[in-house]
Amino acid sequence: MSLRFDVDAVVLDIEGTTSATGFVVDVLYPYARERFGELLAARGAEPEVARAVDQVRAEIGEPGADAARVEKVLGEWIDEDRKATPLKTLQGILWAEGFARGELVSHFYPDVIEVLRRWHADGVRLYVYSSGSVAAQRAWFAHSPEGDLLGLVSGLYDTVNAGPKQESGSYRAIAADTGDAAGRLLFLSDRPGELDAARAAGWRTAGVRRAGEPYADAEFGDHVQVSGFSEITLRARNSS
Ligand SMILES: CSCCC(=O)C(=O)COP(=O)(O)O
Ligand SMILES: [Mg+2]
Repeated sequence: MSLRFDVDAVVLDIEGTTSATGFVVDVLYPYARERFGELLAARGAEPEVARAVDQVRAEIGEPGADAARVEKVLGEWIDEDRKATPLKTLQGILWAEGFARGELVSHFYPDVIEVLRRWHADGVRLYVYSSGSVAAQRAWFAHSPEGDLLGLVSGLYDTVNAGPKQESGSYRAIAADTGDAAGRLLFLSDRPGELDAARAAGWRTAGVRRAGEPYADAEFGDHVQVSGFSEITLRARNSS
């Protein structure tokens, strides 16, 4: 299957789309889980940590939850792969530090980096929209197996600066920020619910169904579908 889109920018989901869910679950999640206790105990007064802990307490309806209880809840959310904003904030703090120390290197499917470089060279702007925090996304692209890819990326969006991924308002907010007309933006994701929300905001969409990913057998309705990025050709307005 080969698909061509006339768009000015592409917005990328990470987990299941550019990168393997298995890597996130098997490498990143344990890395954070093992460090939550120390983060909460030693750095609980840091504003970003304190705010996230308060958000966990609010979400579970336990304003007095102590650090041990919060750590337990974070572990349960990891087990569910729940995309809760405070979990993602706290994971992002730990991962960014792990990437900076050289303890983590991100994962991209073999087709992805080459295609991202081609789209960028062809004048298509690249953005990221992930449940992973902006701090985590920045570290992820800065510490890839092929080095720092941040130069390819024009902007990063998460559930804090854009909103929930299954709500169309988030995609409207991103379009307002990039300055693109909705119909000139393409969203690539592994989750049909996210594609539905992007389409409701007027975006172009393509479902990425990679073998072995949790949503590979999901119902994608009439979203066009690919099994990898090499099946997609993008043409920006200013392409030669
Ligand atoms: C570098 S982000 C790490 C992955 C992650 O925590 C996540 O939640 C990704 O979800 P996505 O929205 O990209 O499917
Ligand atoms: Mg995803």
